[in-house]
Amino acid sequence: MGLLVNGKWSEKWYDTSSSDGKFVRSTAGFRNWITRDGSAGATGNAGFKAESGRYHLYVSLACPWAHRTLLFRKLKQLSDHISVDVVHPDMLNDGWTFEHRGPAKGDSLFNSKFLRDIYLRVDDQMSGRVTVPILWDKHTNKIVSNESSEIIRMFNSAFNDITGNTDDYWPTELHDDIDAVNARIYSNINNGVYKAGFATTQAAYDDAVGALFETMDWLETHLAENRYLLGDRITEADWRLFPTLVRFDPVYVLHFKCNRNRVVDFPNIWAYARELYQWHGVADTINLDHIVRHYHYSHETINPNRIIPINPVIDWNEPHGRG
Ligand SMILES: N[C@@H](CCC(=O)N[C@@H](CS)C(=O)NCC(=O)O)C(=O)O
Repeated sequence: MGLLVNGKWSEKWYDTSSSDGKFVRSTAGFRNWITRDGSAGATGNAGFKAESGRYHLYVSLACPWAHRTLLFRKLKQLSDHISVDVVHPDMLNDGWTFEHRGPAKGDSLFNSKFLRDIYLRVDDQMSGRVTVPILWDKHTNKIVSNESSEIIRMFNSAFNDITGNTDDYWPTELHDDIDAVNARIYSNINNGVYKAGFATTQAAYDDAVGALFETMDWLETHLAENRYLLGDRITEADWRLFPTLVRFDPVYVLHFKCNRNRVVDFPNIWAYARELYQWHGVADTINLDHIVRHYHYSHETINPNRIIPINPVIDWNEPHGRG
């Protein structure tokens, strides 16, 4: 674990000393947008036109944020148009690496050793965290974006003319409602599990785990009446929640001490999660070996002996009975 400081790698764990033991996620630095015609998007520079074969994703199969981008690549039939490389699940002193393990087969573009080498290609004096996902432009050799919430919005529509897939997970009339539910779920669930797991004071943990299960209780009630977060239409908000639900019982319950209940203990959340899992192509985006290995092996402060627990037995293919 570490970060780049003026182009040099510095080994450091997250610093919670200046935030009362609370984990604070830093903001992503590359915020350009791929658009249909190459015009500028909501932030960043113009020049990233949607084209088949031009873009590449660097992901970790363990990472819930990177998982969103793989989900949208599948849902929007982009697999033949956007290539992918997977990093090794162990994130140790050198951060993410291109060592091999199962679907992690190295960096197919540059044969780099470390993920930081990709960032250093665009800025050899870069300072900041070396995170996945990265959306890379093979034409200009630039990073388009390293912010998953924006990458999925590009994937939702920018390539529609190329794929012919016009499914819309970010419909205009639901923008405000989706943003509102995303904000709650991001803070209390997606990032909430990290806030609980990386807390270094009892108070910070109590706050995070309290908000997490309060929101899980709300979700359980909400999903009794609604098939999806926004009613009967599946949207981006559902696909942003799903990666956290996948990791909840195998990792967050034990490793991040999110153990008041498991997902399988909430009948509505569990059936909803299975419905999403059983969606065409979604199971292919999940690799439990990388997920379970990454967290338990990488986070030395939480699990110093790096013992990998057995997996709970979970039948994701059990019929979901919804709709
Ligand atoms: N804002 C980013 C966050 C990505 C992120 O935090 N990724 C984690 C993996 S789950 C990472 O690469 N962490 C390495 C680090 O913080 O040094 C996004 O959503 O795309």
